[in-house]
Amino acid sequence: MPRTSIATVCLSGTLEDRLEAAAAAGFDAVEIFENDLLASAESPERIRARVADLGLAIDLYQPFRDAEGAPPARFEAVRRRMLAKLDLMGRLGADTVLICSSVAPDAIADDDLAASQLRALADLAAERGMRIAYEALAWGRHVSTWQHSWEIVRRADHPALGLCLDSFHVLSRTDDYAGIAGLPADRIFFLQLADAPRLSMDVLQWSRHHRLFPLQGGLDLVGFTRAVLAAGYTGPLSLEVFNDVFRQADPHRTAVDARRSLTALLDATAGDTVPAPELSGIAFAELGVDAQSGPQLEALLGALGFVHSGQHRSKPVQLWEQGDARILLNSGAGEAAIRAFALESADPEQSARRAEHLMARPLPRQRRRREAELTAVAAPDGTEVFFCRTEPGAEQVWLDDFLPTGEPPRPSTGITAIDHLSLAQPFDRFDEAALFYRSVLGLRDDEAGEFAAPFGLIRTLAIRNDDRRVRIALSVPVLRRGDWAPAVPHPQHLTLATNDLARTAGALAQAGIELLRIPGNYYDDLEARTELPAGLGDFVRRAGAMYDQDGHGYCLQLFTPVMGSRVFVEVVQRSGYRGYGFANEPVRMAAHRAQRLGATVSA
Ligand SMILES: O=C(O)c1ccc(O)c(O)c1
Ligand SMILES: [Mg+2]
Repeated sequence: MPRTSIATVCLSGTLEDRLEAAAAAGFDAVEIFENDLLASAESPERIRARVADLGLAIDLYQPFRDAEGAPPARFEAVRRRMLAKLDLMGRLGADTVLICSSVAPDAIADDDLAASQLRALADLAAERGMRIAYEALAWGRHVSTWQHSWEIVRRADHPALGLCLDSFHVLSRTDDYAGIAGLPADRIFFLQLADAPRLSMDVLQWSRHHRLFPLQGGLDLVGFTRAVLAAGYTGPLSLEVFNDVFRQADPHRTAVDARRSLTALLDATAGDTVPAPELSGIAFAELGVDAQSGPQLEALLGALGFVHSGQHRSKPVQLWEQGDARILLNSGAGEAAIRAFALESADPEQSARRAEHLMARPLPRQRRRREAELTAVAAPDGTEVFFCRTEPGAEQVWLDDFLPTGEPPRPSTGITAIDHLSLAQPFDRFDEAALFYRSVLGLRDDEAGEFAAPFGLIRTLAIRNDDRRVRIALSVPVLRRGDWAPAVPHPQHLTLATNDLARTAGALAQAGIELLRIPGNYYDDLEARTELPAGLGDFVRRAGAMYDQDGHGYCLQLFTPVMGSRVFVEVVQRSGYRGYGFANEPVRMAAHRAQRLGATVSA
């Protein structure tokens, strides 16, 4: 692994908090952002000592603004400021300072003037054994491209003056970065990495509020990093992310997320060091249940045709099965909706190694004799992710941990498998969760959406494996909920696949299971905007189902009310359809809300 570094500006808290978090996540170094230093109560000497104690180094001090192209009368003040900062760096033990391209209104557009001024500043740095990295801000007044910053560094021709390349400034403006691979390696002093979603907005606002860690956004970080490494750059890979959410999140978690992104980026750039084995399905989902949701879920699963086929040897966990759908109800771990799930892996051990390589927290297993050793890691939201092989004859068969109950089979109601899991994420952990599931499990992005729920905007991202047998839909409130929103958590849900939704609906009705009531307004609109397949219109309304279509087909969905406080079940019949029903989510969420309040819904 090359040397890794993170800018203090990526993290939240006091400077001390940020340094500790960076060290704990395994970074080699930090960039000290000037504002974070100014706000610190500690002297530069104490900060330097703390950095050393933590096993870190300060690889960059930044930013130094509005230096080059200054009118000669102002340049004397620039020199004076630089001398003060070089002294400060001496006290901090930092040897590289970043000058970002000037945004000063009085800056002069003259490359020779800029080069000669930077050369003069580089002399001051060199006298102290220090150096200057010059960065083109995408919104610089006269210098805003990497090519232009290189032209000035080239003209200045000073050994203590080189480039700082920042992926955001380069990629936000251009796809023309291939030429970076041809730069002389000893002229690239520093590399800053940041991704961002593709937004069309003012580039300064975009940069200051929406940057993300590599592979969390839509910029070509892989191509860019390859180009810089191809130039022969061997300095630190440093993350510099300005992000409103990260600024108020737990810095320890953000630092781990950051480190994971660098590992994933290097794997993507140079080839996976620990490839993800093929996944072939969801082996089981485990729901945490309490005194209220337990009986409700048992009644639901029974009505759906599941059989309570096993009881765990050592834990209060029931196994319910139908077709390839396996659900565990765990009454010993508190109510936590979907507390765990297991994926069928071609090589569970290797899946776990991959997860640990990407800094997933391994879960200690309390295993009794004769129980299968399941490898498991914790996802960022605490969900336990197991890797297993369910096929009979496999070495470790987790199903053997369950003693058969002898309960006789029930007639199928059409349920065949778990279709997907919908995991609600804490509002400040969405990008982390997306990168975690995507990189650890080797899944790809499928469908993303954003819609208005009753108490705020919800963002969703579905990810899947190649053959769609593993699908996970993440959702998150875009902002932290306000005081006005009810104190109930954003629910998670489990979606079961049926090959005959009418039959499944009939079985539920016969068992007297209450379904989510969908308002008549929904069906009026559905019929107005959609040519429903013959016979379906009446059925959808009568059954209380929802309908969606995409370029591949259509789907029918049924929803239960929220059980306990956090979980509900969806049943879906896919007829070629590849989506996740996101279009129905606003109405579905409002219906759940109404049902929780006990409101009447007009049919
Ligand atoms: O937003 C800024 O001003 C700013 C400052 C320093 C950087 O390295 C940068 O990429 C942006
Ligand atoms: Mg930068």
